[in-house]
Amino acid sequence: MFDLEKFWDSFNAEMRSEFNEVSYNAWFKNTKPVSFNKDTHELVISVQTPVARGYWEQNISANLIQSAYAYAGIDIYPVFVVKNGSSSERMLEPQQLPQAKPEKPQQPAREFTKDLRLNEKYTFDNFIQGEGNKLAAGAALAVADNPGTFYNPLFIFGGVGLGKTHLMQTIGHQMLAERPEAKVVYIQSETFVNDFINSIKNKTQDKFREKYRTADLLLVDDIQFFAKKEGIQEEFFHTFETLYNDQKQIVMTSDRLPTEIPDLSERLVSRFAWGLQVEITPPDLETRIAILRKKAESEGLEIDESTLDYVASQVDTNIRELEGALVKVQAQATIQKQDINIGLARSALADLKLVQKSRGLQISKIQEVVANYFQTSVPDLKGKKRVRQIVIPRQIAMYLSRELTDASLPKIGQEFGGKDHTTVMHACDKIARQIKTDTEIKSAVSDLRQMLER
Ligand SMILES: Nc1ncnc2c1ncn2[C@@H]1O[C@H](COP(=O)(O)OP(=O)(O)OP(=O)(O)O)[C@@H](O)[C@H]1O
Repeated sequence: MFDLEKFWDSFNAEMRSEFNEVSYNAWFKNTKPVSFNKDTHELVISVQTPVARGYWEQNISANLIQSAYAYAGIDIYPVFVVKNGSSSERMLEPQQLPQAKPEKPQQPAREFTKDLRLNEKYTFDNFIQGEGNKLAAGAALAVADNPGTFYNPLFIFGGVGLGKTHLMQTIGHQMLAERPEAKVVYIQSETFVNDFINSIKNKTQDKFREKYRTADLLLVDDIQFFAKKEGIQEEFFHTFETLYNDQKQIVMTSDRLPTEIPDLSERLVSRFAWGLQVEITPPDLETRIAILRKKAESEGLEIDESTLDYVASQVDTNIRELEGALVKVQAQATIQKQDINIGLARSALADLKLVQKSRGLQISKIQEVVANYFQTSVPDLKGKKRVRQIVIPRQIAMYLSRELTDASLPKIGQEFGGKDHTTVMHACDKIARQIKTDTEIKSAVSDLRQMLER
């Protein structure tokens, strides 16, 4: 008699020693045997996500079959069902069958990894999983376990500050942990653009190609910046082809699907769909609390549950802003030499409420304040002049209109002299990016915000 439960326990014990803890937890913890048909020998197994099903079919089934044979001398036929599989999951199934696992040639250590700048905090252990990101997290793990074969390319998309970069970098960390000599290249898409332009200027295209086309793992962040850049897309296409044909893993992030990136060439759109496209959606309250708890722990902060709950309920979309809220509370506690509690959190985060209030702002008001600040005029902001002194204020005004009002992209375009919504989108993306890298833009935006929220 085949005792399913006992067999499952023994199989799990066997697998626990083969997989590292992160992988074991991801693939085995929520996977349960459902039934065994003694006539057909079908063993039905319930897994949590389509990604897990794919992973089991590709990577674990063979072990399971062997194990059952060793355990009870029988041939079994595993059948996987996805528990709670909902049709609303915005994940596209891989459009290609996974290929055979490639040989892993030993490579000498390269200079390249030296200037690699993966954020050391962006590890899997620091990544909290919840409803909004669990498919993406599963896919990242699958890719980390089987780079170049399983989901290639992996395309992670979703809104601002939802953990796309963090998750993408976990794959780099995992690969380096297993193969320290591996060549992992992490870049923001703008770096690719700049490197490419410089390589043409300096006649160093060979070096450029060597840099990108010999990676074992290429991580490209915010690929939506390739929009409308034909030459760059052409170059990236060849990089992609080379890596893909060599079965090297490519991972990309974007704030939208490839089909929604303006003027992305057809061949890139189709190639980006060869692997898996998976979305990260905003975290629910429970996940936000868990993220804050983890962050508080790592900073050695003592915060009670009700305060964590309060802070998490104040920021409901962007995790970067959520972390910022905790930093504010922490700063207030330090300044006032007080322990952190709800009262203190409430006063520290009072200005977040202002942001909510400012949603009643008019775009015309934003244009007026921005024009004043940069000593230009509202008609210029609405006009077509392409000089830098006007383009930057115009883009900042569009960005602030997007951030501080509920107006849609087309509506904002209309208010700026009838511009197309893609122009607004580009402006918002550009300013959002520059805020991170350009201190002048950052402080201008922050001054203007304060003026508008007063
Ligand atoms: N699930 C998570 N668990 C823990 N921290 C997270 C999680 N998701 C995001 N974060 C943290 O939130 C911050 C923002 O994440 P990240 O930069 O990866 O977002 P993003 O989606 O790439 O943003 P952008 O669209 O601006 O590029 C980071 O500090 C990251 O560590």
